[in-house]
Amino acid sequence: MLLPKINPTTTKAWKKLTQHFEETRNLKMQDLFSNDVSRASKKVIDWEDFYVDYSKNRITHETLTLLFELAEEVKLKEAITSQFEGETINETEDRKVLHTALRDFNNRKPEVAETLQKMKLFSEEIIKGNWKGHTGKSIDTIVNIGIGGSDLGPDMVVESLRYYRNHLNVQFISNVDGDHVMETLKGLNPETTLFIVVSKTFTTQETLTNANTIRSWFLENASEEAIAKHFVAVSSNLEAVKTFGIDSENSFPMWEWVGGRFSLWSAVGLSICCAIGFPNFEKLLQGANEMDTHFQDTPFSENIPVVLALLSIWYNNFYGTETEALVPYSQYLNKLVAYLQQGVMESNGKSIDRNGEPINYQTGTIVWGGTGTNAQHAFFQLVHQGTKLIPIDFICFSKSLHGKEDHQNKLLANCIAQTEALLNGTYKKEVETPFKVFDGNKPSNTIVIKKLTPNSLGKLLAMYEHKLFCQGILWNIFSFDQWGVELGKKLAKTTLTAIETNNTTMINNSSTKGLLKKVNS
Ligand SMILES: O=P(O)(O)OC[C@H]1O[C@H](O)[C@H](O)[C@@H](O)[C@@H]1O
Repeated sequence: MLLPKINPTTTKAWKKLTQHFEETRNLKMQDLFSNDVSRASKKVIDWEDFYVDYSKNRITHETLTLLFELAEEVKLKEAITSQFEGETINETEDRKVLHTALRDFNNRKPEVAETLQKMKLFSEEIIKGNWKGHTGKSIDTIVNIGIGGSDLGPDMVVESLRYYRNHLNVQFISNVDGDHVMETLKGLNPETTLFIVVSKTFTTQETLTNANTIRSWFLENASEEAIAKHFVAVSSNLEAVKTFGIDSENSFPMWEWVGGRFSLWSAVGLSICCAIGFPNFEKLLQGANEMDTHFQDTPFSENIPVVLALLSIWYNNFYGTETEALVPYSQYLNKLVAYLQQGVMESNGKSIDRNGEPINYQTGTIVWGGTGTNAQHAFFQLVHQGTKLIPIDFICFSKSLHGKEDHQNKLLANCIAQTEALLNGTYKKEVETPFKVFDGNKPSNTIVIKKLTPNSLGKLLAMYEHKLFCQGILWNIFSFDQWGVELGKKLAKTTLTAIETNNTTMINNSSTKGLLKKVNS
């Protein structure tokens, strides 16, 4: 079945939610907690090594009931089945959406199994030092050249799982900023460096420009034949890879049914395999697969991604909040926000519904944030005392990796204290000056994970993938295309010609003309 095409605002549940919102908008969470001592235990999902406390939200039992009704009415369950069964749910690109198949150990597609095996062998050769560069030296540095989904996922995972890394130095070049490229190359020895050019389409301007620059830099001291020992590629466009000069031995496929922002589980994760070893990469896939099973098989009331998605809809569409923050209390996760910004905002930043009609309600949330406790010393003032309502996901780990318990206790204390401070504020307390009043009543979810491992990271990432999927279904939008990035790419071509030829006659806009004259002067 293709996806249902139901405008959520026409459902019975939406109408009931609208009325329910009017009736409950002035409730204070502080009172909800004091009136019900067992509130927390009713709003917790305790699953494997995840403990998700969503009790600190502006919801009652009825709110949840109505949100679940909404999910039923828009046929969320059927939509989940359509995705996992490989229906062509990315209708505007006529593609299936099967990143979950990349981590399905029970029904592994032959092409996935074959590619994983190739990744395993390749990464083992590199890690063991058996893969030699053109002067006979082992590889000690990997550089991933890619952008967007071909960069953010691997970069984030390599950073998040730094504790599990081996001796290899792994770098990422994404921006077409030549200064960054040259700064990165500055410290590298071409004899011991391997470049992985990652691009699903293999047409992306930034990636091809960077790859060409780096190839020329490499060829300053090496011959064409040496390329085979220092350049590999990951792409679904293997013809273009060949034209670039990388032969099929050195290329790893990916497929149309894997969206760029969901591709770290594919050969796009080759730099991850090199950095943490294939067995750890498999554990990452395994964790994601466990979350996939949880998502498919668990009733909505206990289903982590579904509950998180519905809460987000409640704030976005009824309270009118525009953003949500993510605050992981682990410095390892400092690239998580940037990664999820692509996932969430590229997927759900849409204003045309699945019937092709303009939308008259809010869709995609703005995702932002940073790691705690740093964030507390940066933007928390606004969250506590500003005029905007910002729901937050707090993410923390019960155990540290290096066993520095004194630090971990402080980290956890800060995380948990913030959730309570946001909830309670100075409600019903004497405060000497209005400047020190905290209203409280600020919503948050707290996700406590036992320990940061490849498995738990896999679960966490899959959790957010499924959350954004549910939101897209509820908003009646197509989450798996990204037409919104095309116009800028097209205009950049004309603008580049104007800069290169120092000729602005083909530019109509007076501001753009002025800017071009300035940069060319
Ligand atoms: O992997 P590539 O084909 O080079 O694409 C890289 C990126 O390009 C565009 O920005 C798309 O919007 C992203 O979704 C994609 O991840």
